[in-house]
Amino acid sequence: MAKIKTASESLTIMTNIVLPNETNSLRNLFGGELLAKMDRCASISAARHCERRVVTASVNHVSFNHPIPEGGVVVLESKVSRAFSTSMEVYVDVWLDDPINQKKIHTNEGIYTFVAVDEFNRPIPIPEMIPETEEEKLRHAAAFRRKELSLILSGRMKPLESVELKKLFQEPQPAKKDKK
Ligand SMILES: CCCCCCCCCCCCCCCC(=O)SCCNC(=O)CCNC(=O)[C@H](O)C(C)(C)COP(=O)(O)OP(=O)(O)OC[C@H]1O[C@@H](n2cnc3c(N)ncnc32)[C@H](O)[C@@H]1OP(=O)(O)O
Repeated sequence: MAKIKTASESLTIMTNIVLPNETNSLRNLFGGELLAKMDRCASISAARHCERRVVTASVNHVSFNHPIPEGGVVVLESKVSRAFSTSMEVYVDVWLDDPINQKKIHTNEGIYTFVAVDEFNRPIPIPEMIPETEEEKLRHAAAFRRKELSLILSGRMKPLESVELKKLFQEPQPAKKDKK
């Protein structure tokens, strides 16, 4: 297995049309249906990265910025944004594609954590991930903070044990004066 992979090697794109049985009473795509689609897309990215079985460990963030109407063409794009030891963060971007007017609206994004597991569901090491584009580098840089926040929210880490996250809340230290 390659020890280092790029983000683009995990790129997964899923295109669907929204059917009536997936909509809410406003005839827009039901949020839970979208979450399931995002989880499927992200899990394939995670499995592509580590070439192993993966499980969803947490859904760290999901935003619903724009409704997706019945009959709409929904495009999901996911990539691993950072690989840790056995876990990895996967970013999912969702677009409403209007092929007739050639418009694409960014409707949602979601950030998931997956863990690679062996046949006994024990976490196993995964390859490193190298970001290449500017967006991949930004997402990679912020992923450690998000991991810490997710671990704190799930009760797996005490806030004072965090490294990167704690820095955000620390008062800037006054500049030291030169001694005469
Ligand atoms: C071959 C290629 C083909 C490609 C094409 C095929 C595609 C084929 C795709 C099929 C894809 C199926 C995808 C199913 C997706 C579900 O639906 S899975 C179902 C829902 N999820 C579950 O049931 C998981 C249940 N939970 C568990 O099994 C265990 O809690 C876990 C997640 C394995 C963790 O186990 P644990 O013993 O607590 O492990 P622990 O060592 O404490 O933590 C392991 C890592 O997870 C991290 N972690 C744990 N919890 C969290 C959290 N809440 N937040 C952040 N990180 C966390 C830890 O920090 C640690 O990270 P590292 O520092 O090692 O990187």
